[in-house]
Amino acid sequence: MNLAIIKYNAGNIQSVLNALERLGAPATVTDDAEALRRADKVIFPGVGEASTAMASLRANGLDGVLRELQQPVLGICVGMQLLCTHSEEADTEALGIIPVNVRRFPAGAPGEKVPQVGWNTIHDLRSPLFKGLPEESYVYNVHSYYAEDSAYTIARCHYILDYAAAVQKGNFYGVQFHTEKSAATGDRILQNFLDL
Ligand SMILES: NC(=O)CC[C@H](N)C(=O)O
Repeated sequence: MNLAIIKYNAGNIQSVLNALERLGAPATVTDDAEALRRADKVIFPGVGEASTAMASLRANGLDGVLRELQQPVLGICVGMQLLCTHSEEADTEALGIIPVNVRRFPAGAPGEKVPQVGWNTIHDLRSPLFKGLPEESYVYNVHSYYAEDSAYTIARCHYILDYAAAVQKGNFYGVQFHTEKSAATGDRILQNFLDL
């Protein structure tokens, strides 16, 4: 399988690569439009601030390339947030591929600090992306912003409020949590994505 990871100015590319290597699925990290179009699957990772990540995509013309991809695409963390319409983080106009807004967590109870950092469970799993995983599977999170629940939600999570842990529209999938840091559950989700 020809697997591409979008190269732009955002973190966690190396840890996604390592996770894929564990699964025996080596990937190419590239910002070349033709290579991205030709790939069987594309992973859009991300750790960082939404407006900076979006600016980096635009500077390389990758926003247009991304919107037109036809094969399965998986956005992770900021990658997922940028597939959406808008993020409250620095009032960022995102790619608008999945019509969902990304908002900042309100202040929570004393035990619920923002950002959410650590393990939490996901539920209402309804996508082949979660094949073989039980409800309340644990995944690893680091974020202050979340995608609002909508008709595009394919998994939910509760932290301060209910939000979309994963979204999908057509060939575009996004997960808020870090598959590459979610141990066996994360590996299973990545493998399921490769199997789509
Ligand atoms: N881990 C991250 O990169 C966080 C992504 C985004 N800035 C958020 O806080 O939601």
